[in-house]
Amino acid sequence: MKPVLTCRDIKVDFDGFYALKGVNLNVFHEEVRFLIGPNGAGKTTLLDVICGKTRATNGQVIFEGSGQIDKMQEHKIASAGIARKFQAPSIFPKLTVFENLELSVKQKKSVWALLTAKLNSEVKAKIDYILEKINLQNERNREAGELAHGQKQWLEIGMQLIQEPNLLLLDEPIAGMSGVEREKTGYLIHDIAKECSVLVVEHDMDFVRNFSKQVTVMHEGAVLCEGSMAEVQENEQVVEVYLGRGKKVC
Ligand SMILES: Nc1ncnc2c1ncn2[C@@H]1O[C@H](COP(=O)(O)OP(=O)(O)OP(=O)(O)O)[C@@H](O)[C@H]1O
Repeated sequence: MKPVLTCRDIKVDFDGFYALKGVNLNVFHEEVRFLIGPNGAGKTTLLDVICGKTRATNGQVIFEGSGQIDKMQEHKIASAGIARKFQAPSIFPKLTVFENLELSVKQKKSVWALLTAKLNSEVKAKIDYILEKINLQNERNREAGELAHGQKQWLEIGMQLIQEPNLLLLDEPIAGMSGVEREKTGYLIHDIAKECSVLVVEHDMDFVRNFSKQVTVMHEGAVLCEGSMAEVQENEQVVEVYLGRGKKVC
């Protein structure tokens, strides 16, 4: 199977400190890949390199359909089909849920196309589709600022999905969520993966255990191991890394 994303020997040097020391990673179609590892392992830095926020000192990022993307500007990488949901909120609280999604629809190049009713109905259908996916169809006319915490997070995910990415990067998507919201988010992520691969950085091991198939463990700027959660939990190095820092992986 051909990967949708390949990271090859990625190194990042922050003024002499190597946050990434040669990371290799493949993410495949229809995959939800979890990226775990203790604080400072380099998980966020890797997402930053993939979306173009941070430049790799060495290595290549290859994205299906676009070739090598690590020299491309951030907005070009986004246009190529890599979406990133940051932890910091990006919704417009005074606009409705519908309006937030409308603003996020990819701007079409042709002004004429923008003016046609056909496009408007297409856009509406697309927003309806996303609203259903993120389970906010009954909140479409509510101001986004009034939504519950979990619903705001789903709206933000929807604002990324509406741009039809091929890869979605999520950084701790369930932070601050209730148990029910966490579970819904887990199912949402798997639903998204039917159309768009998902790479998730997550610290919550219960969540990873419940919703992961393939997990990549990072430590000190490198990939320690990959496998199912059951497999990585058995890995002695992984146990040592987590227990050595007073954290449990199981
Ligand atoms: N801009 C920067 N300049 C210097 N060092 C940095 C910079 N960004 C990150 N680092 C360092 O790089 C290392 C990796 O950080 P990173 O945030 O990628 O880890 P992480 O695995 O995402 O950690 P956490 O789980 O705590 O978010 C850390 O030691 C961090 O202090």
